[in-house]
Amino acid sequence: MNWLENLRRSFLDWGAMAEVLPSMISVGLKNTLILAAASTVLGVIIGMALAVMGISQSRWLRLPARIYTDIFRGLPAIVTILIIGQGFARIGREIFGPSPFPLGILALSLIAGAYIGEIFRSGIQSVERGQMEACRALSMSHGQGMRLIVIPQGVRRVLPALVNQFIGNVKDSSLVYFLGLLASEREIFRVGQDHAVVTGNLSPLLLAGVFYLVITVPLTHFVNYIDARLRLGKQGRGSGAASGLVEVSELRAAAGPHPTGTAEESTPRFKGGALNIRDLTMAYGDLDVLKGVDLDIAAGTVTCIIGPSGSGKSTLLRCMNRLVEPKGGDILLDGESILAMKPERLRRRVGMVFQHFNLFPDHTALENVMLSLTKIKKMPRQEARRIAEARLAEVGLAERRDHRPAGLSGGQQQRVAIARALAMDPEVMLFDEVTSALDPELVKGVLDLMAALGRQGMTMAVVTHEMGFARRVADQVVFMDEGRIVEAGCPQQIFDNPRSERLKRFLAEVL
Ligand SMILES: Nc1ncnc2c1ncn2[C@@H]1O[C@H](COP(=O)(O)OP(=O)(O)OP(=O)(O)O)[C@@H](O)[C@H]1O
Repeated sequence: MNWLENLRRSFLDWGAMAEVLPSMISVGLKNTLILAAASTVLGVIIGMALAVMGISQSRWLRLPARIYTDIFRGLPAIVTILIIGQGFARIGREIFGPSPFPLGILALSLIAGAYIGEIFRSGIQSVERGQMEACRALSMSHGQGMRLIVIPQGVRRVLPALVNQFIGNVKDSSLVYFLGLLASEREIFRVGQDHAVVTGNLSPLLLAGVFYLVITVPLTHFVNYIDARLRLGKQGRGSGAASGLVEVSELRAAAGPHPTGTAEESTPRFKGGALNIRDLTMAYGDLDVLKGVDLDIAAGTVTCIIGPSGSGKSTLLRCMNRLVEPKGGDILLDGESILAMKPERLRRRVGMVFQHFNLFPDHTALENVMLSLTKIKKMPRQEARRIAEARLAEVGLAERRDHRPAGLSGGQQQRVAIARALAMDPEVMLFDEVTSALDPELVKGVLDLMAALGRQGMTMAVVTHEMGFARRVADQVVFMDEGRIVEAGCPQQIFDNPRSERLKRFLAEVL
């Protein structure tokens, strides 16, 4: 067992460790943390600039970002450290004095920037397109949507990867000693190595290893905890999402504009606007999707748009709030062309609810509803909160206002999305297959809520596959096929006396 004894003497010499411990803490640990923290902060700044350049529309911004990233990610860290530390030594001395410490930080930052830029870019690009659509539908500009929702969400998603980068910097800081650090500037590894050389014993290096682990391991776990907390909010995973059937009975019990059809509910509450669509055309590139659509939607009425997949229903709806721009024709809102309006102003008057809810996942239900009131309408927080609470109460979610979307069922999320759109006080509401992604038992709650809005005088355009809803609630049903309106009329006419062959065939398939 001689070799075991040898190992113990080389690596587990407690005396040698005790001797190095004070300078390991006061010099090594301090300098390693300064090197790693400073280069991570600078790297984050460089990385954010690279990410914004990398997703820019302009080639002239994307190209330099790409070249930078390829170079600093491709070179071994030690090569960059030597090139910067020694190549710029003279300029470094003039600016920073004799110490190579600042150039070491600069070199580590340049390397970290390349990685962090890629981390941010993929984080931002991983945010679903629907998030930006929801921002625009809530009348935010592209810049506001990026600043308020997309970039923070992207950054939050990559938080664990950023911490990995910090850990990488902690480890890479051990290379800076190549530049010839002064004794007071030595980092953990160099302190350990110095003592190992003096004592002829590797125990100080083992202690250095332990120090690295003490920094990196708890940090990883702490960040995973923070990440889960940010993602799910205080309630934790799924705590608000009860069984669908529980939710159905809750909805029944909840007081609010549910399908009670009371006298109060039937009195018009909204000032619905009228839409007149004239010879509307729209194309995605070469693909003509709308081929001359004419449609009148009277104020305070519900129009259901039905038709086979790909017939252009969603596109027609998206033209009404200019999430997509028509190619030709016009849409009038209360007699005024929407094409002449600023899109952000139009979207204050025309709200939209999407198939996949598109709630902002890092915000509670209440914050989702409040956001555009405070940021777009510039309301004081108190007033915005009062309105948001009232809208949430109306959709039966007063109790769930502090839950994040991940803690709500699909039906609840969709009702928050409706409350969020209603909070802007729109004159028209657009619903794009809003129940298609819901579990069957949750569909009715959302449809009943929409029916109640219709009874209260909201002008609504509803793309739906729910034929029962269209028959029961619509004032007008529009059947589209291949980019055209084939037939329009009251529900009885469309469902009981279809005239065109195409509508007959469609109804035979879906009813
Ligand atoms: N962003 C897009 N880029 C290119 N083509 C698109 C885009 N969005 C839709 N399309 C195409 O436009 C046509 C109409 O799509 P649209 O979503 O309006 O139809 P839809 O009637 O709503 O169908 P669905 O019920 O399947 O959503 C389809 O052929 C679709 O593939």
